[in-house]
Amino acid sequence: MAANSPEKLIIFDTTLRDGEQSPGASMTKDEKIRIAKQLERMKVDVIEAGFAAASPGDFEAIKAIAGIIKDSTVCSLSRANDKDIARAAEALQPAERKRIHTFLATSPLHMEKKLRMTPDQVFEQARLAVRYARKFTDDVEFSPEDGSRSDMDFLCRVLEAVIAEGATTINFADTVGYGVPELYGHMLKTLRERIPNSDKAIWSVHCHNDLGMAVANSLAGVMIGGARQVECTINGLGERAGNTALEEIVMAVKTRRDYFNLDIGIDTTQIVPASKLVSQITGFAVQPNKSVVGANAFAHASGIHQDGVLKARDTYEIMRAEDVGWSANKIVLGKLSGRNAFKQRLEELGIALESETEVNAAFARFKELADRKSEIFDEDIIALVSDEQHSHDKEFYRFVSLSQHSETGEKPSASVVFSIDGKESSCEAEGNGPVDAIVNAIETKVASGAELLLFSVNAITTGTQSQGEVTMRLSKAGRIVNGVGADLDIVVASAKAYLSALNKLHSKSEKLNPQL
Ligand SMILES: CC(=O)SCCNC(=O)CCNC(=O)[C@H](O)C(C)(C)COP(=O)(O)OP(=O)(O)OC[C@H]1O[C@@H](n2cnc3c(N)ncnc32)[C@H](O)[C@@H]1OP(=O)(O)O
Ligand SMILES: CC(C)C(=O)C(=O)O
Repeated sequence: MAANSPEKLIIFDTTLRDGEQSPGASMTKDEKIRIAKQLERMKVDVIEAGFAAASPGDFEAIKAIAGIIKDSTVCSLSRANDKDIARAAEALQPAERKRIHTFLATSPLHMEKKLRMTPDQVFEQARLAVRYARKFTDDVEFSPEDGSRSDMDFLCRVLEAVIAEGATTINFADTVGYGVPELYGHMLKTLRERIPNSDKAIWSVHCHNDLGMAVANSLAGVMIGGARQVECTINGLGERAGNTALEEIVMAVKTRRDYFNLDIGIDTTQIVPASKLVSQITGFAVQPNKSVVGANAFAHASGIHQDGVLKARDTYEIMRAEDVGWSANKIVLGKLSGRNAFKQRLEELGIALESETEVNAAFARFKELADRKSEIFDEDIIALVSDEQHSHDKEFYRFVSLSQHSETGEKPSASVVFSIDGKESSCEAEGNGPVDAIVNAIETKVASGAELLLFSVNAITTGTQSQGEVTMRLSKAGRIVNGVGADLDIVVASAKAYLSALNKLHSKSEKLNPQL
């Protein structure tokens, strides 16, 4: 390679694994597949699809993703034991390119208090795990969990041994977000300098955001430490305060190529669609002032800035909104728009509907909405397409209609019509508020016994004509699910969200109410 020619920075997305570890962000198999397809469209190098040994559902999701994704490597996490590794290998079996990612904690605290193992036992188990994983694939990643709080001599010993066993990627984990950029970067540099076979592996960073430094730590790991893989998630989703945000890493390295001098394979125009999809599926709203993907990231409110931008955009913009997937909104969609304009917008948003029938159904819903709302924004389209895709998931409960009455000084009441396994049913109840009345009405029929953990309403666009997107998070018997519903009427959106969550809790083998 010519001197100074840029090296590649591998983007390893773990939205479907570490992202899913955010309390309340659990995803169904179909939701994971939709996100995985979007990640592939965005050209991420590695998709960590889940933790195969965690549950049969996660196993099935990884297997399905492994069978569908062709252009990215598909990865499963596994503990450092034969059972987890074999399960990961089995789930990844259909993948064209597969990676097993095994990990074991190396910090004194984790070894003694959590694993209850001696350093020598950890050393041996890490080696054996990598040796076993290599039987299934030649792409094996090892992470010393809580690496940034580990003893350097011990880390050198373990990492040299796992590289000798065939680990091809070493992921220096800042598991609890304890790192400080300069220190973290130098720890990585020291490891690479001290470990004799360090050049046989690609070095990676995986940083958590407990102190808000995940992106800074990751970039220090790249620049000071020489890491050539960054582990990250869409919108920075992840355990506790989250992970390194993919969109921030990618745009920092691209925008400041003069400094980083690294190549990235990401199609950045797919970033905003990915962000919206993940937010919509998990119910985790993106804050307006979030870098790159927040609604205000390219908005200018003050006169001097507006004047500058009108004269030359780069006075106040270091990136172009179109380059990260904010649409330039050339064509305004409304009730007079035709199928071609609608299809073109779907394409721009990175939404690939599988068949012409699906496009037609989505188009019909678009026309219905356009009759009620003068201008249809991208967010409306994402919401209606996502509703459309949900309706293909064989809904057991399906919203039909409702009427609701609220008057000052009176208890709100609601009657709801919805179908249960195709049979229409109506119910009514009172509540402490309109949404409470609706939930009570539905519960008179379903009797799910689920606990409502979260109820949130987001205006999808601006103004009083905006559709409301409601997320309801329900918990039952240890399972937590999110239901999302969108409508111009937020009470209807709430009923749809509640039924969508009930659908996720429902399964044929384990009915919510065996009487139904
Ligand atoms: C830093 C991270 O993000 S790591 C990934 C975290 N993600 C998850 O934990 C999500 C998926 N996890 C799960 O579904 C479950 O925890 C399972 C299926 C993996 C294990 O479930 P259980 O067998 O019931 O064990 P439980 O979760 O209670 O405890 C974890 C066990 O794994 C051990 N363990 C923890 N890390 C590792 C590791 N890397 N390698 C081997 N064993 C490990 C613990 O010491 C504990 O062992 P013990 O039961 O002998 O005390
Ligand atoms: C499994 C590892 C990489 C992890 O998620 C962490 O340490 O945070």
